[in-house]
Amino acid sequence: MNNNAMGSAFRGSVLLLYRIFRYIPVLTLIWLSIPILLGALVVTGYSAERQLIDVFMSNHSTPAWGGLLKSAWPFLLLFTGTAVLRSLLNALQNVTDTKLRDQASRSIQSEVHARAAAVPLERLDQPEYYDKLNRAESVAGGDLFGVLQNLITVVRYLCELIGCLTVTTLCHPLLAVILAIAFTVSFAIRLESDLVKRRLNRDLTRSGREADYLSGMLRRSETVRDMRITGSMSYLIAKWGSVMQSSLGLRMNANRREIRRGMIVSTIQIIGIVAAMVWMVLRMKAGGLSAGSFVVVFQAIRQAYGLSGRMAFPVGKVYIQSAKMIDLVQFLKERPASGSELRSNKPVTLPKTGHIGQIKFEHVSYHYPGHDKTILQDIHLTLTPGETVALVGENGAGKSTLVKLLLGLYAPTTGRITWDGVDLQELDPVSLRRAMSAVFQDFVRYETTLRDNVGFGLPEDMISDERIRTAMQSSRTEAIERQPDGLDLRVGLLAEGGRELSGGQWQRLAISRAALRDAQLLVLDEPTSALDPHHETELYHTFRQLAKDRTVLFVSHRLGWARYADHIVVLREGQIVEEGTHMKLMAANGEYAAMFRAQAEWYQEEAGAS
Ligand SMILES: Nc1ncnc2c1ncn2[C@@H]1O[C@H](COP(=O)(O)OP(=O)(O)OP(=O)(O)O)[C@@H](O)[C@H]1O
Repeated sequence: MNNNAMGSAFRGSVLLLYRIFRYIPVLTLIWLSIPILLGALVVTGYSAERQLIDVFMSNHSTPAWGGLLKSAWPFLLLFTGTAVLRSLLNALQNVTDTKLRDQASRSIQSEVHARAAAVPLERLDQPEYYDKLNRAESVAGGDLFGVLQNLITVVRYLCELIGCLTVTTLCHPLLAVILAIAFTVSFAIRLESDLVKRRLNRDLTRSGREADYLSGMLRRSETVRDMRITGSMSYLIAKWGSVMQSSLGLRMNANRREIRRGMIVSTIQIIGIVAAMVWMVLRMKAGGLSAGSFVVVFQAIRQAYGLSGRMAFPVGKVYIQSAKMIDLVQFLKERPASGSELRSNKPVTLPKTGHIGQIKFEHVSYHYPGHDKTILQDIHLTLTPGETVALVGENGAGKSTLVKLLLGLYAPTTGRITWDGVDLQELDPVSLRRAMSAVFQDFVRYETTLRDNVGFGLPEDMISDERIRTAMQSSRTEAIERQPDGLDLRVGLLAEGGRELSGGQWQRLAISRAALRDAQLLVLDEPTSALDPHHETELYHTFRQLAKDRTVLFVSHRLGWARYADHIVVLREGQIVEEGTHMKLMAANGEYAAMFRAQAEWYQEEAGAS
């Protein structure tokens, strides 16, 4: 293990602990001070023991108990007090461990969620950021428990070691130096051996999987039949044997290495302890060391040796987990990149009701961060209040990207989108969200209750069941509710007894969610992709109802529906190539007319054939 790696493990631990301290300062301080106190108790325990031994040794020839007790009682009290306090602190350590891990995990997870909610969507769509988010989420949600457990164990062992070193220093600093050298060398060997063992286990798991696979092949009747025909049975048995042999070889090598290292560690420790004993015996003979000191130093050295073995495991774990800790802390430190951030300090609020705004794209271009390709180029488009606009074009033309810009989820790379003349980025985000409603082709399935599935459309309001039912009627989902649980019906398979819905039913719930919002702008991006033709037709009539008092932009590959729009916009390779009414575009005989005829012919041919 190199110094850099150890340094980064240390840095990761400190950064993580500092984060946790900021969330729950008092609990963190208590949690960290318990091992320190336990370390201090090592010193008081050994000191009391040393004094007791010395008192007994100096009084062992006196038969009177009274005199012995008189000189021993303060040390006896200190000795038992230390033992009682130690067990109390151990119990407290267990309680604070659980509490801290719980609270730290909850606080960090909430922060990870808050970061994910605040980050501009362009950033979230980048695979590298998405990976970071997933890793942070998995550490905060699960691994953090183990990380903190290992950290506190390391701190605790370190404090105990400091206690042992203090006891030997109090006797003589030279003894502490001997102990420190013997400890460091044996700990380093054990740690290295622990890391080698982990790597070996990883390799063995891999070859174990291969051996399992091969032995499975040799047992399954269909593979045995095939191998008998091809005569490959003996080849496979030999292959399985060689995999097993190489695993055994690896294991035997590891055992030999472990035995060699164990012997080196034992030799170093024996040399250390013998050197310390010789020195102590000489000092005792010269009258410079008491019997009590001899006994406790001997015990402290043995305890430190024990720690050198036990400490290797948690330190090895902290070392391995350091990369995860650093990832998590860096994720939490990262400021959301600018993008859909507000530019203005005084955002403009949109009027709540009674007015439908005019939306304009002015020279809008866009490319995804980290990608060179320009997806939208110099878009000029006006959405007149109350108009229904159909956006059509081939796959990959940029329709969904334009929709995301319109909804303020992405910010244009150049140009601007205005709402009644005000740049979207200067509008108050809350009032902007209120003015918009959307249904996407990749609609969300909330595996909770029916009420939530629709009510999440307006989470900040207290929505009455009546309004939820009305919204469900508009998407023809009211039948799902006719169950004993009504709106409390659990949908999806997450909850036991939950009712799974079809793709179309989920999509219709997403439409109810959008219908719940009394928004000025309704955006429908392939809103019927999961529906059967019957429900699709019904829903297009619903959309026409919904379109009455608002501006609607809908994206659809079904051009039969586009013909009913007030305005049709044709997008090709990120540019608007045609726009106008159905009649006008058909008369122009351009791209739209070609696409429309291609679809119409398909249906006519089918109708003719049947
Ligand atoms: N998150 C992203 N990062 C990088 N490129 C993207 C991203 N999302 C979409 N693109 C690219 O942008 C282009 C336009 O995609 P978009 O989804 O807007 O097209 P579309 O017209 O809606 O297509 P479809 O009809 O298939 O839904 C495509 O080339 C696509 O590969």
